[in-house]
Amino acid sequence: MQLKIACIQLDIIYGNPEKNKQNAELEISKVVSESKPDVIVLPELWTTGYDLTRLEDIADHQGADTTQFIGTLSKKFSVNIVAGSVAKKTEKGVKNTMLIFNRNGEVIGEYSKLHLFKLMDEHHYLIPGDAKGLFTIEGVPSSGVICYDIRFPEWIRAHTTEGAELVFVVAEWPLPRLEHWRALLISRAIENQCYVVACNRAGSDPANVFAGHSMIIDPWGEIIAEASTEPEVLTASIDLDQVKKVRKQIPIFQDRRPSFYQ
Ligand SMILES: NC(=O)CCC(=O)C(=O)O
Repeated sequence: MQLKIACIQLDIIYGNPEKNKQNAELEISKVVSESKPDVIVLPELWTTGYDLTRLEDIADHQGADTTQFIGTLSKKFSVNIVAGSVAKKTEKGVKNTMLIFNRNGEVIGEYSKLHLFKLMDEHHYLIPGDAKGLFTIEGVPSSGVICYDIRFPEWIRAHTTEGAELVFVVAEWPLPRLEHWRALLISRAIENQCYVVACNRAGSDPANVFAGHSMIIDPWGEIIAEASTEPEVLTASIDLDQVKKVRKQIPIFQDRRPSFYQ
């Protein structure tokens, strides 16, 4: 089974959800008409950026605005959208939350970032999620994780041992750690024998320059496509049969000895 993926590596405008939504809509409609992807992916916190001190004003109450906005676009263009993440205001606090939509505009998955990144002050303004990000997209068992989460191999493994064959990573990963980004993503793909589709942002904010370099990596660890540091749309077709082939050739999921790992 083949899926055509498009990662929209946006330059996010700091603290301006309306402008970011306009830009996202423009890019989504362009990539749909030019490439007809099956799945579109957006970056982390794509509506607000890391304008954390203003979340009280700009976070999305219960994710309602994003659900309405992306739900309408995914239905209009009949495309699945892994809608990066947004600052979702809940009764307990604001979460960094990924929402996933199918071609009918329905929410088919939700995941809130489990590991908050202290170096970018997330722990002062956000509360962590408490559940896995498993969902099925076009019949493919998949998962979603957010940026810093990729430094925790056991977290990705917790998803692949439950069947995920396609792991979506959405990020605002800064340029000084570009080589960590690349090495961690390739490692997660090799060790889990899964596709990794990683959508980072481009551009900068008052505190960081971001790395871009969105990547699509196959279950053997080969990079199928990699973006530059500039805003761009990265597209590639992936063949999900490869997951079974690699898992058959080197059967790590059968050979694991989890009783020794604690
Ligand atoms: N937004 C993030 O979680 C950034 C994570 C990061 O930069 C890292 O080095 O880890």
